[in-house]
Amino acid sequence: MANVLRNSAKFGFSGVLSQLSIHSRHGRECVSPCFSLQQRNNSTSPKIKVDLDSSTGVAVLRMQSPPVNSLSLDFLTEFCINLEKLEMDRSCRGLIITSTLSKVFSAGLDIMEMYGKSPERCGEFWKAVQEMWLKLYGSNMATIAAINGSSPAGGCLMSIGCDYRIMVDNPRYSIGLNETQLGIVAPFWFKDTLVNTVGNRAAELSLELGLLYSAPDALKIGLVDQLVPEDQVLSTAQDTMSKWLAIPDHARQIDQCVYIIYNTSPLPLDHARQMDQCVISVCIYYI
Ligand SMILES: CCCCCCCCCCC/C=C/C(=O)SCCNC(=O)CCNC(=O)[C@H](O)C(C)(C)COP(=O)(O)OP(=O)(O)OC[C@H]1O[C@@H](n2cnc3c(N)ncnc32)[C@H](O)[C@@H]1OP(=O)(O)O
Repeated sequence: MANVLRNSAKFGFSGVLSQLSIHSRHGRECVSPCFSLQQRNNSTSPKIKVDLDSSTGVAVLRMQSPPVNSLSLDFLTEFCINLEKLEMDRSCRGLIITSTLSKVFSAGLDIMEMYGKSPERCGEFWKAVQEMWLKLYGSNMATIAAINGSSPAGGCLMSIGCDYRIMVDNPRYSIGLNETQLGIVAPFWFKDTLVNTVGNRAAELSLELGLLYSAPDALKIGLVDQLVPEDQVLSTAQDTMSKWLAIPDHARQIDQCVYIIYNTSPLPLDHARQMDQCVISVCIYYI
């Protein structure tokens, strides 16, 4: 996938380059004058709510799909559309992702999407999962996950697809790529993203044993960057975001791009898709 990521390298770099030459996100002076006053651009859709504060350039994306914000095809489609809109909005430089549900950030991929569906539907679903990750991990915005509940499997992928993770300091909330415990296997690009977050050995143990970490343990291995009390998760994310946005966007973006290119498996896109297919087929065989 990292020629998924070489591709993302392509869109990343060209994105960065076009930003440098056409419309740097950094500096209020580059923002259209009609956005110079504090302005909220709100959009509400059934599963996701986005509030963009154009005066700070920070959007808060709230996942609001009860009971557990599972990543169904509909959810992922909405998520990607919202991300794309924000990505194209020059007044938006930072994105905070959080949940409106108590106790759950996201339960990961919707299990019902993986059961008894046609091959076409499965293909569409899987493409949407890949798309979500590509859009998030390759985003030009600074991204922070404000993890205010449990975040297993695909929920963890979404979190580690962000630049920074702040989790509520509650030992009952857990996070991790627990796929093997379910008898399925995390695709290699989940692995790459985890390795880039916690390092090789921790990722190896974590993936093979399908470990779910309590919030304090997740901090210990670097799976999250900071723990805060429940009522401070969003304000801390906002404060942290202002530090990220103090860095010129082009410098942060190029740095991130170089990091991703040198730290992900060098496979062509087709090969990556085939590998996903192979993993999925083997999982289906054993389920
Ligand atoms: C395309 C073909 C696929 C082929 C197969 C191979 C695929 C390989 C891919 C590998 C990558 C997979 C990534 C994933 O993300 S798999 C999903 C893994 N998710 C989990 O293991 C989370 C399971 N859920 C929980 O642990 C808990 O629900 C949670 C801690 C999140 C919340 O606990 P809480 O006690 O608050 O809530 P409940 O457990 O009572 O759940 C409430 C209701 O929500 C339903 N639920 C839970 N999780 C999911 C889910 N992932 N998808 C859909 N629905 C979910 C649960 O059943 C309850 O429903 P009911 O109230 O109706 O009983």
